[in-house]
Amino acid sequence: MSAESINRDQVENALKTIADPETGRPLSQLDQIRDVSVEGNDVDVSIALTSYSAPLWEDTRQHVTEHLQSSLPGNRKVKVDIVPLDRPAEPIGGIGLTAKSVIAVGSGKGGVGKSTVAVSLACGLQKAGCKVGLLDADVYGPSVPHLLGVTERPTATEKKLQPIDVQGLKMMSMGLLVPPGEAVVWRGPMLHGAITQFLRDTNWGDLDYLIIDMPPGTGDISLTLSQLIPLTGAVVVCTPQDVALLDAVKAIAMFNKVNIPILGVVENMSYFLCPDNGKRYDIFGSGGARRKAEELGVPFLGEVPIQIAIRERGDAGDSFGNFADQDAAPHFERICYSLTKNLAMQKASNPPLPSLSVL
Ligand SMILES: Nc1ncnc2c1ncn2[C@@H]1O[C@H](COP(=O)(O)OP(=O)(O)OP(=O)(O)O)[C@@H](O)[C@H]1O
Repeated sequence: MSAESINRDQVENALKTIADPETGRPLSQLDQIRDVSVEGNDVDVSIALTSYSAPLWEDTRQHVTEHLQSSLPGNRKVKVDIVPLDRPAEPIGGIGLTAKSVIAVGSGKGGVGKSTVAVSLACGLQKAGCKVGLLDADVYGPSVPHLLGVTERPTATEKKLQPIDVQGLKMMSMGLLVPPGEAVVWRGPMLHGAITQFLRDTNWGDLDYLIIDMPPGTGDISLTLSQLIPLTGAVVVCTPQDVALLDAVKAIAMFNKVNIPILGVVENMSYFLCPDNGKRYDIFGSGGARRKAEELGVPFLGEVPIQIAIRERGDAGDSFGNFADQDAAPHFERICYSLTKNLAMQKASNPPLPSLSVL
């Protein structure tokens, strides 16, 4: 029996409720529905999406496919293609920085894996197809160059520092300007000046995300940052034991104090799967950060187990390698995905937009 015939208008109508994951606005309003064709039972659609939402492209493709299948009459064969759309970032904060989202990664105390998570977020978003910068603002212990295996000093051109390119990721760190092993004593105004310079005088180019690895605990840099640029928000990294969670709560309170929204909590060193017998050991307890996040009403972005290979790759400067390892990659990918998905949902639910069916 032949299916009831439909036309392009019906397909375009059905697409009106679909939001762009970057802006939260209807794809149809932003001219992001590129091709719609109906031939017999086949419905082919192509949608243009920006690199900002690259981790969500597959999600969007699936969502649009299912949405069309359920809202069009008959049992249609729907094919959705995603094509890239270039929409450059706008300058923010009056300091010449062009980035769509600026995300601080902080922790209540040192040694919980904050830099590992910040670097992994940057690498993961970069690998997914986003344009990413990574600023190591942990001036007391800049470990980002070590985690990315960078030793060269940045060059300067036209009064701008050229960030180091690591597989397309743009990185800048105080650790690149100070000889290794040399201690830097920072006073408040110097710190303020250094961060301002790193943001303003680095040739970041057009970024989807600038990830900032914050120093642990202190409020100084958060305050400086919140005064300089509108931060999208902060990710707080912690380990599962009670005493570490107390520090995480303090970090959340500190970000709240300077009006930086909390985008989520990441639990690092969640458990250890013994490679010899496959047994799981909850070395620092289990699930504490997830429970704390729920209690505080902030999103939980994911957990990362203790893996010897994660430490080894960190020491070898091969943080990108975690994404080629089937044991490590899913954890870091999940965190990148949750973060971008939460950002997309926030955008879509923000008034004055009509509520749309996102993802
Ligand atoms: N999930 C993990 N499994 C194994 N090792 C890890 C894990 N997360 C972090 N590490 C290791 O722990 C050490 C500390 O990590 P990292 O430098 O990221 O912590 P941090 O919180 O940024 O510390 P600091 O604030 O002192 O810079 C590093 O050697 C890192 O490779």
